Amino acid sequence: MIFPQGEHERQQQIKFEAKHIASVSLDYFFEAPSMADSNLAYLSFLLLLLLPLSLFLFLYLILRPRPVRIPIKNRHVFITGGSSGIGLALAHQVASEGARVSILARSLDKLEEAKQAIQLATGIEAAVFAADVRDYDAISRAVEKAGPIDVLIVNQGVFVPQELERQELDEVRFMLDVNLMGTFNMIKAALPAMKLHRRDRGPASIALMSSQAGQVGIYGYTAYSASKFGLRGLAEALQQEVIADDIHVSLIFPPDTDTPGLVEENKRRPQLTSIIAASSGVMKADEVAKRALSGIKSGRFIIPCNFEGLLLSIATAGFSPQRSFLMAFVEVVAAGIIRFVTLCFQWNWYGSIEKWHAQIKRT
Ligand SMILES: NC(=O)C1=CN([C@@H]2O[C@H](COP(=O)(O)OP(=O)(O)OC[C@H]3O[C@@H](n4cnc5c(N)ncnc54)[C@H](OP(=O)(O)O)[C@@H]3O)[C@@H](O)[C@H]2O)C=CC1
Ligand SMILES: CCCCCCCCCCCCCCCC(=O)[C@@H](N)CO
Repeated sequence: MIFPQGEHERQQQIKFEAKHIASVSLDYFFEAPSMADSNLAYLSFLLLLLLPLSLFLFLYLILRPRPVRIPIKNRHVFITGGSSGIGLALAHQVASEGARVSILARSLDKLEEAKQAIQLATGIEAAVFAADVRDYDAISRAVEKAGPIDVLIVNQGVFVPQELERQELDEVRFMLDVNLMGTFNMIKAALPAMKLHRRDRGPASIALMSSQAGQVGIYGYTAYSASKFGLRGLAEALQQEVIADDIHVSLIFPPDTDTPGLVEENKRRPQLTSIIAASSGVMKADEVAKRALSGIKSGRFIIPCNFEGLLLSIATAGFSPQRSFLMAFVEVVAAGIIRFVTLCFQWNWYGSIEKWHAQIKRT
């Protein structure tokens, strides 16, 4: 090809420029990597910071129901099963924080004893009501006599562990009746007066005593776990129904707790129940009451009582309401890894069950 004068130089010039551009961009990738690296590091740093921050902000904006504080001082706190164990410890604590306390249980003797102990320790005179939560009329009368309730703690509970195959249906029914049906009775009886003039009386609370065996099924607890899992369905649905009345529902999940009830239970607890339950430590009733009360005051829906309980709540967060955006954040971020941890626990538990059966065969 014959180029006119000057055209040749122009072509050379273009070739030169093309080469130059190519070498510069190659330089960019191969010969000057430090600049690319620092850009990349800067970008990932920004993402690493921005992603959690925006998740945080997002959760903060959308979480419902909103956070709430439930006052205890000068309020009427009604505690079922308040004559023994965790319920009694709760009665002591709310009395010492200046609440008006009512306790309900079956045995009047135990109630009177509890009343004296509370008066001695706090100077507060608790009102006592002898009634069985299975008897709706009896507890309706008690609630009416006690007057409108601000904080209702439904804590009564019975536990008779046994393999289902060896347990009489009467015992199954007994646990479901007292733990689950008794809780329905209590709430039905107390709710109308709790709603009355709520706006002038400040936010109210209904707290239900479940158990870690109400978050995960445990050997020997078919009936007990069913009754405590049932409370969760009740609580989740109820919270939606009473939120407009400024009533806030809490579920408390203690591990094994040193109480007269546990002493009785231990007399007949299957060995495997104890082995599996030992995955979470034993707590003092006072300690459980302290955690429970602080959870109620900050309007927590799920209230764990120890570290294992905290893990368990994250693992079983499911579809439950969450008012704390910090906890919501942890739940979202930890979901995968915590599922992994639960599978490791199952591996360990099923190992214990296998070992136990092998041992029985040998003897
Ligand atoms: N201790 C533990 O290891 C754990 C306990 N929990 C739960 O905590 C709650 C309290 O347990 P804890 O303190 O150990 O129990 P206790 O056995 O020490 O006390 C139970 C209380 O409930 C009352 N009660 C029992 N049945 C009835 C009834 N039918 N009607 C009215 N009151 C009743 C009892 O009084 P009376 O007998 O006079 O009626 C007593 O005041 C229960 O719901 C239990 O399931 C959860 C996890 C662990
Ligand atoms: C994600 C990791 C979780 C790890 C911890 C899991 C531990 C589960 C242990 C469950 C113990 C249940 C005790 C029930 C006590 C009770 O209710 C009876 N004493 C009757 O009152």
